[in-house]
Formats: sequence, structure tokens, C-alpha cells
Amino acid sequence: MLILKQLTKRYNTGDKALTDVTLNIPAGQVTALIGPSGAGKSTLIRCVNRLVEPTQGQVFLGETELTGLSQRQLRKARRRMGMIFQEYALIDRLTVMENVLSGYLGYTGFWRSYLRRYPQHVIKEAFRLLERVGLSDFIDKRADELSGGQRQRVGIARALLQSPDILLVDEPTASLDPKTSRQIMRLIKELCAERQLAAIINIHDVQLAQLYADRIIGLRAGELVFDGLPDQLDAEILTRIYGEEDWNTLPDTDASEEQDSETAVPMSNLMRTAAL
Ligand SMILES: Nc1ncnc2c1ncn2[C@@H]1O[C@H](COP(=O)(O)OP(=O)(O)OP(=O)(O)O)[C@@H](O)[C@H]1O
Repeated sequence: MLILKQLTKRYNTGDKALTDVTLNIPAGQVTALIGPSGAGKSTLIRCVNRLVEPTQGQVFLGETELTGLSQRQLRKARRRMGMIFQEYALIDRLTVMENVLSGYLGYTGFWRSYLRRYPQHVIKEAFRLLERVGLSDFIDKRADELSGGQRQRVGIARALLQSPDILLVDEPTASLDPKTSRQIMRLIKELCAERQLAAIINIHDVQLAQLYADRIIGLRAGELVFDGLPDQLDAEILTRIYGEEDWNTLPDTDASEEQDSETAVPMSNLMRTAAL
């Protein structure tokens, strides 16, 4: 479904954010992208939808090679990518339904969407999706009256309204509590299975990645250093991705010591979580 071939990104500042990353993500597969801060995870996701222009390499979505597309062709290709990004935040003053319908913007002209004239089948589908993500009772609520988890559900419904082939998901659980984080990841996983959707999820939480992804990609300093199954993540692989750390020791519970969520992933926790 999505193929990256020797994808490389060097920013104007000289930062080499990605080096020769080659990947093949089939339909229906949920892939978690993990790695330390600055490893290139966001850059990789943004190179797929070309919010960031790759320096070298190719990106294929099905048969379409994305890096060579004109802006007009790109707009069309982006309809096939559902984006669940933090900065694609909801429009607070609009209702849940209006936010979901805005996912259809790529298909309809500005005036039509401005006047909120959406085809009947699109409105029906929006109702269906809101029911599926558990928000039937919130359709007329304003977005700014929702909790973080509910907002993320609206974002998911909005992304799905355009019937994408792939979901590009950037830090979906960054500001959510542990239970809501699990619910959101489970929902994404279920929806991908139901719709044979591929997903790439940039996620810092290794435990969540292990629980809900079919495959884990580890990036370090822009290079792909691990590509395997969630249960293959052991101390040696975590060290390869994040660097040296005693992965078998529980984190210090001293509240005065700042916890680094990227590195404090003890193996004992990982194993315990994986067994749930
Ligand atoms: N717009 C930019 N201009 C210049 N350099 C950038 C830009 N965006 C990212 N970088 C650099 O590219 C590298 C990869 O950054 P990126 O944001 O992709 O990493 P990340 O793995 O997503 O990090 P985090 O987990 O902290 O979000 C870093 O060295 C970063 O400083």
C-alpha cells in the first residue's frame, strides 16, 4: 500500500533528519514508529504527505509516486491519506458534526463547504462514523466542549470520512490519560482492521506501541535501526533504538527526579504490559 524507497531528508539547516529509509507497509497493517526525540519520526510521516519535501527517494501510495506530483495532483492524492495530526486540531467554534464534515473538504469546492452544503450520502456517512467512534450523543456539541479523548475521536472520524487508504497519525495519545490512550489506540487498530487501512503512528509510548501495533519501526538519528514484531522488542533492541539504559530496572519512583518518557521503558513493564 505504502512504499518508501531510500527516503532521505536534509533540512536547509543542514540537519539530516532521514537517511535512506526503505519500507513497505501493506494494507491493514498498523505500524508504530518509535525512537528518541529528533530521530525523524515526524519528518518521515510528513514526507509521506509532503508537508515536508523529501530531499531524495520515492514514496509510492499504491501505484502513485507522490514525490513527483504537482500541487494539484498532490491535493487529489492527499484525499487517500487520512491525517490525524495534533496541529490539525478541531475548529473549536464548530460542532462535532461540522468538524467531521470538514474531512470532506478535499472533495468539495470552497463555497460549497463554506455554505456547509454537503451531499446527503456524506452526511449519512458522518453520522455512521460518529456512531462508530462512540460520539452519537455529541453530534451537536461544540468542539471546545469535548474532552481530549473525545476530540481525538472526532479527528479519527474526520480522517475516515474521506475514505483514505492510509492513516498518518502523529502522537495520537500525547495529552491523554493512560486509559483514554489505550481506548484511542484500540479504536485505531480496530478501524484499520475493519477497513483494511494501513496506518503509520508516531508514538513515544513503547508500551502502547507494543500493545496495539502489528509492527514496530525503530528510528535513530534518521536511520531505520529496527523493523520487527512488537514482542521482539527486548533490552538489546531498545538500546539499539534509544541508547544505553538499564532496561530491566524499574524507574526510580522518586518524584523529584524527572522521568523521561522516551527512555524510561523498563523491560519488566514492557513484558507485563505485553502479557495483559
Ligand atoms: N523544520 C525543520 N527545520 C530544520 N530542522 C528540522 C525541522 N524539523 C525537524 N528538524 C530536525 O530534524 C530532525 C528530526 O526531527 P523530527 O521532528 O522528525 O524528529 P522526531 O523523531 O519526530 O522528534 P520528536 O519525537 O521530538 O517529535 C531533528 O534533528 C530536528 O531538529
